[in-house]
Amino acid sequence: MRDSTAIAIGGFDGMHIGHQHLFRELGERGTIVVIETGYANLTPKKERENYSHYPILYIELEDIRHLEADEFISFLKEKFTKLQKIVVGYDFHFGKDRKYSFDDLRELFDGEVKVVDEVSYEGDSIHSHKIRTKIKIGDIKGANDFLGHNYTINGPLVAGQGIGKKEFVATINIDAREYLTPKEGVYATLTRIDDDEHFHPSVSFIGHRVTTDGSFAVESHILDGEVLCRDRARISFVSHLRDNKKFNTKAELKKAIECDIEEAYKRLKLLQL
Ligand SMILES: Cc1cc2nc3c(=O)[nH]c(=O)nc-3n(C[C@H](O)[C@H](O)[C@H](O)COP(=O)(O)O)c2cc1C
Ligand SMILES: Nc1ncnc2c1ncn2[C@@H]1O[C@H](COP(=O)(O)OP(=O)(O)OP(=O)(O)O)[C@@H](O)[C@H]1O
Repeated sequence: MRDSTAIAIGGFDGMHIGHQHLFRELGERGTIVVIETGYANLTPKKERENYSHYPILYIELEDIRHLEADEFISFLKEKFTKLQKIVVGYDFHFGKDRKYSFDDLRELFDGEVKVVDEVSYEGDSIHSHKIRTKIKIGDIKGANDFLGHNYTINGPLVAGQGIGKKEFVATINIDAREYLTPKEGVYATLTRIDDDEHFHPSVSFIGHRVTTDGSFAVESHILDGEVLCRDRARISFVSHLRDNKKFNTKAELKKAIECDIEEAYKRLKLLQL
């Protein structure tokens, strides 16, 4: 990483299509420099490493936010002694009061500064904050179109209420509190168990179990057979099926879950065509 000749700089929470355009400019010996703001919740921390083969250096915003432009460049050159190229996007700002832009980098850096033009999807500029808004309103398709991959959360296995298997269907419950919670409801998903390579077709519920104990849960029911999850699971959201609902009886909830299973099958099957 220290031998890198090119770096791309930014917050890189989404690791979305716009960010991928920056990475394409890095060449063979590149590094991604992530400025950690503390509020990344689409692709928190080291999860970013799943979306690029480049090494990543994490820098705390607190350590650089006070720097003047020349100090920022010195800071980068100290970390990367062979630095020849800096890649940023059209709206990148840095330093004290975010008052510096790529113009200052171009003026002060003695190498190449590559500025990537605005990347849009169907005329709409792609940004992490817009992806967060889409996820919060359940627009998973819109979020995935901007991301260029399925919105995916991941976390350790936790105990459920213990009634799923007996009264409804078996589910894997995870704690994914580092991630932004999609709109409460039911989704067609793909679930990866432990370190398996394979993603299982699944239907997932995320929200407060208003029909039973009212507690918050993230749970996934695997559609292609019984599985054993030991440690953790990764849930990729494909499509929103319906909102969370309070049912009058457990029998009604069970019926709704059966419909959800059928609908999830259909949506996931469509994907394979
Ligand atoms: C596909 C699916 C849809 C669900 N929909 C709802 C719902 O609309 N309202 C609700 O209160 N709980 C819903 N649940 C959550 C159930 O209440 C939960 O699975 C049940 O309480 C068993 O939980 P346990 O696995 O922790 O024992 C849903 C669960 C699944 C798997
Ligand atoms: N749509 C885009 N087109 C081109 N460059 C982009 C785009 N979005 C972000 N970038 C660039 O990627 C780097 C990382 O930016 P940043 O982390 O602020 O992404 P963002 O998606 O705009 O996030 P937020 O919505 O939280 O501001 C910056 O250099 C930025 O200029």
